[in-house]
Amino acid sequence: FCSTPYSSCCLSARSLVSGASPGAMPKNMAFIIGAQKSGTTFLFDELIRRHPNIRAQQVEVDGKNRTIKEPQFFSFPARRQEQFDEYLKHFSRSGDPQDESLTFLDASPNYMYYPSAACGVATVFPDARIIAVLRDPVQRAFSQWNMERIRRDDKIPVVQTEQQEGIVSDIDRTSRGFDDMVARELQYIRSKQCSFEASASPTLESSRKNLGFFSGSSATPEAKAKDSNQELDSNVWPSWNDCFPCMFQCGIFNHSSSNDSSSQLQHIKTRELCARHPAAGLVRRGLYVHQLKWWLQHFKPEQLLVISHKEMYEDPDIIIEKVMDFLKLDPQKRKRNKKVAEDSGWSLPKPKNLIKMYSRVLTELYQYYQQPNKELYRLLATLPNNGWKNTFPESSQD
Ligand SMILES: Nc1ncnc2c1ncn2[C@@H]1O[C@H](COP(=O)(O)OS(=O)(=O)O)[C@@H](OP(=O)(O)O)[C@H]1O
Repeated sequence: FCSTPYSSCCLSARSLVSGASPGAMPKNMAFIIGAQKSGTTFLFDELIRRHPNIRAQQVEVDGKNRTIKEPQFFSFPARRQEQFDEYLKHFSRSGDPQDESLTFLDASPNYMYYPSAACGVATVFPDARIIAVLRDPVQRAFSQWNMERIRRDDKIPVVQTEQQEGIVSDIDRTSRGFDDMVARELQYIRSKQCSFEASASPTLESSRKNLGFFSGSSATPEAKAKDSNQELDSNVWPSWNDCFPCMFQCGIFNHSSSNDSSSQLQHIKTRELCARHPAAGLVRRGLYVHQLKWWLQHFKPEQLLVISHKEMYEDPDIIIEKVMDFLKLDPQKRKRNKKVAEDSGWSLPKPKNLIKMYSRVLTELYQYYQQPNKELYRLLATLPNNGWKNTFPESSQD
């Protein structure tokens, strides 16, 4: 897997496993990989609260133990051994990693979006169970933008690590309008033939050439024939990793101790890419089908559970039970009929006039996502653990 020029990046996790002390590697790992702003905090909180065998990282802050939802270790492939040892150590503070009855949970919603995370997790924890919560991508984008707007308005600094890693570009920090950010991002991904739109109708070959990262790859004759028939088969699209390797390239070579000139060259190329890269990904984070296909290149379908944000919102008990079944958590120990904790999850206020103000771009986004959503439903229908039969709304009125 990971047969791209960036495979060294994907596989950089391999040595971590041999470097780690065998007793420190958890027997059971589970990941909530996203999507960001889809209720991942709520799901994490409830799982921890409702089952004693779900364990998360614990760190000591001011003499008190704090549970960490988002370790983010696999968000960046600058994976040095001491960082990995620390990642494991924080899990072992909550339980014996060798205890087979325990499942250790990392709920970092960026993972679904960053191609390198799939590679890293698969390399280090090939038997992991993966959970994705999916929300109407338009509402998701708006929620993300709203969060970033409030952070800026409140002058809450952008998460420090993101700044250090160069993930947050100047564009993100200076541009405040939802419409402006969406327009910039659409322009960027269209210029890369990575908007995954029918109108772009790329052949795999032309997409890859356009991306500028590849040599020698070409579409199969079958794929080309399909493409010329305008048939929307996602085989003609580049993979998520082909399109957005920059997502995990930004900043990583800053940590590299390597002196070899090829990695320094890559570093320079990467920095150029990142400078032009509107990184918040309001639009891209909603292209779930392409992200999940990438994850499914690394994990067997039975290792993935996809759940609906809407169903989780409407009937949390059923969904949490479904997740606990998937994680094979002892039914005897489940705390059933427990009321959802009032402080579970979190929400930020969205003034109504903003939704009205951005109604045009919201409509545009609903149209934009129609095709990828259809592809998503087709993909979900093939999954053994598709916990979900709904469809997303197709307009703000739905
Ligand atoms: N029970 C339940 N079910 C479904 N959704 C819920 C639930 N509780 C909270 N929320 C909504 O989830 C949004 C925050 O998502 P995340 O926790 O994934 O955010 S984050 O990625 O960790 O920042 C956030 O969405 P917005 O309010 O639109 O911003 C929360 O309202």
